[in-house]
Amino acid sequence: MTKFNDLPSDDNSYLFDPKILKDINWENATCTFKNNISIANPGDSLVMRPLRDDDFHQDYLELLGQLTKVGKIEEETFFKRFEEMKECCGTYYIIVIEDLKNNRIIGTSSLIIEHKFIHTAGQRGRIEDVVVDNEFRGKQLGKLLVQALVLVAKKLGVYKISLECKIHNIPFYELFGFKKDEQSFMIQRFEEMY
Ligand SMILES: CC(=O)SCCNC(=O)CCNC(=O)[C@H](O)C(C)(C)COP(=O)(O)OP(=O)(O)OC[C@H]1O[C@@H](n2cnc3c(N)ncnc32)[C@H](O)[C@@H]1OP(=O)(O)O
Repeated sequence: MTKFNDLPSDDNSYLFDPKILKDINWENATCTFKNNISIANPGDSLVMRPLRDDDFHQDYLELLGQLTKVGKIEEETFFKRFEEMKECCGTYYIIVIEDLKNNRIIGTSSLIIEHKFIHTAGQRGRIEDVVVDNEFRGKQLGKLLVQALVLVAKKLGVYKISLECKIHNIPFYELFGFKKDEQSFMIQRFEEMY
């Protein structure tokens, strides 16, 4: 059982160095946490960490299935995508909360960093794929997952961070300082391809 503070920095199976999570400055957090919940202590037998290359076996994709269509993905495909993300060093920050009692991923959130020429070769962040398992909702875990990545993005020096969400989730994201923008968001779906 690996506790948050013991997550090894030299373990190559993580998508990114766990030290990035340990170094977050929580003084910059915009939301408050009840019941002494923290990144080092998300709850009994729960640990927050970067996605790992064997999380295919910890029901990571099943959890994403509570957010949207995932499709049929074999282990080989999962591993290949994981490796591709890892090679794009400094771009993908996917974090999970694992329930160590059942070896199941019960929460996840992703930060993607876009590397630009504009804004003095700046970077912008996007928060994606936030989901907490049905049975664990309302326990401050969604807040922990999003707050952690907002603070990682800030530390990385992004000039802005954005996300898309359903209207009923707007009050949730406002907790972290997100505001509804005046700009129109445009989309074209190609889902019939899948
Ligand atoms: C960018 C994207 O990925 S958008 C997709 C977001 N994901 C989903 O819609 C998937 C289904 N929903 C979920 O997985 C969860 O309900 C989440 C991720 C939205 C929230 O996670 P939870 O762990 O349940 O929330 P958590 O307990 O941390 O915090 C909830 C807090 O936000 C507030 N809140 C406001 N709006 C909402 C909302 N729509 N849903 C949940 N909480 C909300 C609650 O009142 C609570 O405040 P409090 O702590 O002061 O009491």
